[in-house]
Amino acid sequence: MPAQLIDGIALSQKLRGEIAARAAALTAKGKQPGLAVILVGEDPASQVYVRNKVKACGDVGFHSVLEKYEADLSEAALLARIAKLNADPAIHGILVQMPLPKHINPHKVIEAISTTKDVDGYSVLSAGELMTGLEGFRPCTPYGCMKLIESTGVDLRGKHAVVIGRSNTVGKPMGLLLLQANATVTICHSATPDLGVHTRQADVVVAAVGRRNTLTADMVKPGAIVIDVGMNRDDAGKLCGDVDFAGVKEVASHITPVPGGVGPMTITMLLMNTVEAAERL
Ligand SMILES: Nc1nc(=O)c2c([nH]1)NC[C@@H]1CN(c3ccc(C(=O)N[C@@H](CCC(=O)O)C(=O)O)cc3)C=[N+]21
Ligand SMILES: [Mg+2]
Repeated sequence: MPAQLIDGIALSQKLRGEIAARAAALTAKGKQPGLAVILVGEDPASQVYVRNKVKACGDVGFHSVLEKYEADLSEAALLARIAKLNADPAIHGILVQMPLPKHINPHKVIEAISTTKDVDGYSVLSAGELMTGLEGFRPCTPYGCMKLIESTGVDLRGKHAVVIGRSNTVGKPMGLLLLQANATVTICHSATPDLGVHTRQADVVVAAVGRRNTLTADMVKPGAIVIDVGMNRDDAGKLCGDVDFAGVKEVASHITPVPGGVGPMTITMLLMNTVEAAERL
């Protein structure tokens, strides 16, 4: 029996309805949630993503500002813009789209964002809050993956979860969130000699590698939940994930598509963090 599709668009719609209601309540109190999105340079994929984020803000009744700068913007000028937004009472969340041009230090930029407005959850403080189990902003992509897994109704307690990828924005926080949900967690990466040895034991696989066909049907235990974080292009230029969807869907119990899975949920959790930031202030 083929896997059940975990629909990131449908789940996003449901959660965005709840976010919109919270935003309306805040707006009625004169505190409309506000998100600032900063894009430096002309990366075409980044252009699409930031446009989607700003559009999503409008859909849930947020105030939003999109600031676009030329690729030669100085680091000092960017830090000065962030300082202004930190002090702006109409802005509750600040997102600086990554990657940044090479001459700008991303760590410096992230740490310049007020911790109360770090809706990406990228700061060292937010990472530490996640690590220690304190409240704080969770990085949007792994947070969205957790919501997708929860939507299957499967309890993670005692399950074996295998994460492929160890980035600071996805793999590492994903492992910590799964651990917090009482899963047994394995994190695999580019130096893991045989991925399949690990993934074949997994009740849940989260693939966050950035290379298509990384996870194939022979690497998946029958009945596993498969979450695909990948954003790649196939030979025809079509968007595809890290998972061989056609093959794996015949083995897994639940699987996310690309597009329409993790991507929309990343934006939804950004909205969630932003409404939360506005409620806290
Ligand atoms: N400061 C920062 N925060 C981020 O959250 C951040 C970032 N930088 N840099 C880049 C990555 C990537 N990312 C995506 C968000 C939505 C989709 C998305 O909506 N994807 C659609 C398809 C979009 C398309 O058609 O290209 C989908 O999967 O259905 C994809 C990727 C956020 N990121
Ligand atoms: Mg997706």
